Amino acid sequence: MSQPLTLEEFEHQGSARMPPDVRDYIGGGAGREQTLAASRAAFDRFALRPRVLVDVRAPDLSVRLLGTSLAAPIGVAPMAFHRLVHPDGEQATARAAGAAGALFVTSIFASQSLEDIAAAASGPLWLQLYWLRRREALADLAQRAEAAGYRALMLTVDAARVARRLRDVRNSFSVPPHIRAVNLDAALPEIAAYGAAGISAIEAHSRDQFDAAVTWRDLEWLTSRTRLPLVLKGVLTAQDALLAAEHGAAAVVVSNHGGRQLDAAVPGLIALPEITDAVAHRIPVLFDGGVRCGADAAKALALGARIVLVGRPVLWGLACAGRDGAAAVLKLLRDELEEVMVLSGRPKLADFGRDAVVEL
Ligand SMILES: Cc1cc2nc3c(=O)[nH]c(=O)nc-3n(C[C@H](O)[C@H](O)[C@H](O)COP(=O)(O)O)c2cc1C
Ligand SMILES: O=C(O)C(=O)c1ccccc1
Repeated sequence: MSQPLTLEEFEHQGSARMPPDVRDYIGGGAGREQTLAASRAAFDRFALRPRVLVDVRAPDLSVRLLGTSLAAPIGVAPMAFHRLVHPDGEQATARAAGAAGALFVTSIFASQSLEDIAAAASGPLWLQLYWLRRREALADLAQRAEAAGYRALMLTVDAARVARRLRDVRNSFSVPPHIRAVNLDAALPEIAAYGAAGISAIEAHSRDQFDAAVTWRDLEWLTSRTRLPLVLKGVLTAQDALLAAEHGAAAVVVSNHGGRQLDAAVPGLIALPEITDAVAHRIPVLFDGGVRCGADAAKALALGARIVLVGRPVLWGLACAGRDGAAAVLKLLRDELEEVMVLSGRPKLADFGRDAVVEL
């Protein structure tokens, strides 16, 4: 097979290597998958406005975020169980992120220990958390993350429980027993324990284990147990972005969870301007959902995102060729963004303001 030249080609080649139920779990969304489709389509509503006769010999993609330097405004979104697609798992993707100068966000449902991932990584790491009913598990993870050199915690707030994902229901999807959320303490039941015909084990597990009662007032409990900055992932309104800043969040991620949570939720790209207008002068705003080329990334940056996170494409690359495949995906996205900067006469990330895009 020829070397993929686009992220879509990585999708074709990577997905072809996955068992059908894993392909569906990764590629799918919630409900009727309206948000999954609309979030991709939203990029087509914007076009880039190139400037000309600018010295673009030295495009600069570097960025600082919460005190960390990144070589490119790109990160790997937190995703559960990388070993579903390759035995080298998160260690391989974390190495790939480091090679690309990108941020890596480890999921609370990682299939390797956060310490082992840190030992393999060569770049900055953050740890993503879901609010579990067993709060002490969160405090324990926060301590371990600090000790292992993680630089921030990212609390995902769009999942009081995992949504009904029809592909997973049809496939009775569960995680195979040899792939486990090894960072969760032994007192918590495995996702595989919830496997049964006609249900998604991930959804069933979350109904039992996630805390659906958490509110803004609880954030203080978490921030008081760690020195790490707390980033909130899954904010889609200016109101909540303001509440996040008021409650001490160090950043927010504008995200609809890749169309995997509230179906019919607003595409992140459409929500981004109101959120950056409300809070970008106080805290950095990150973006994820449907970024599939450098121009997509540029549009999100122009609408106010400091960096973009990319999810599924990294798993497609990992499925294709392990670490090298994931690294190739991130390098391709980085190189495409650099080309956009050169050809649009915007050699600095600061050149990507609202005037860099026009709404069609
Ligand atoms: C297979 C898979 C697993 C995911 N697991 C998590 C997770 O554990 N925690 C989380 O906050 N988000 C999770 N997400 C959502 C991603 O962090 C991200 O929001 C989304 O994938 C971005 O969209 P993209 O895949 O179109 O780039 C997951 C997404 C996928 C595809
Ligand atoms: O699949 C997901 O999107 C996700 O966020 C998740 C939630 C719980 C367990 C595993 C993954």
